[in-house]
Amino acid sequence: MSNADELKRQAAAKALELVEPGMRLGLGTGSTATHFVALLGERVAQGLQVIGVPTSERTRAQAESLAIPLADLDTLQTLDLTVDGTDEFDPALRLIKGGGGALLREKIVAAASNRMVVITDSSKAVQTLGKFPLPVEVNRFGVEATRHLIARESALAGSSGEIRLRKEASGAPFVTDGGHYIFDCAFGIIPAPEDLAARLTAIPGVVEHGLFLGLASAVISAGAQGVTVYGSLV
Ligand SMILES: O=C(CO)[C@H](O)[C@H](O)COP(=O)(O)O
Repeated sequence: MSNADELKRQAAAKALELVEPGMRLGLGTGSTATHFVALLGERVAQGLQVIGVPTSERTRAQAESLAIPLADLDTLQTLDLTVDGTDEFDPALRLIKGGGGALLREKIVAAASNRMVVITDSSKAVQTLGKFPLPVEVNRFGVEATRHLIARESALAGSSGEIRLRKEASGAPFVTDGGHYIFDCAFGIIPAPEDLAARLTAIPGVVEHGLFLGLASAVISAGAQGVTVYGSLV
């Protein structure tokens, strides 16, 4: 296991301590969340009873392979805890997510949860969001008009930069689990995340954006100095 992977696993192990029998859990997406699901699978194999809601088809496949009982939000409606990774977090626990393309379901699941705990290695900590290109999920209809509006509204919020359509290695556009495209917005710095979020949400072609504001109650960050918890785990 690489050093970065080892740190991700340490953060995942710390989050696993929050899991109690009977909990309804949101299961995140990405290489860090994969560690959490793997560790949860070990506990389930030992008899822990929980029910999970996956945030992507990828996570669903992993959870099913580990025999973790799954449900959907139509059945459960609210969850006790969601554990997910992040692409960036700032000192106010604001996040950029969506590097793995699952931001829409991740945000729906996080919003349905009493607590969202983020697990990460310390390389994702930033003072100001925006170094990681902001993913914006868009409807395929009118995609170039939507790109134009994203550029205009982002500039009004003080953010500008290249807005790239995410592509597969084959060159075909990346398509999300929900059947949408993603624009990766290389803003470099996002001086007003709340303003930008409101402006993006108001664009009809924008399905959801990767700014997770006021959703994370804690960030568990593993680094060379050990595991640091920002926010509250209770
Ligand atoms: O938002 C995400 C997927 O949409 C992931 O949580 C984010 O990209 C972090 O991934 P990783 O743990 O692989 O670094």
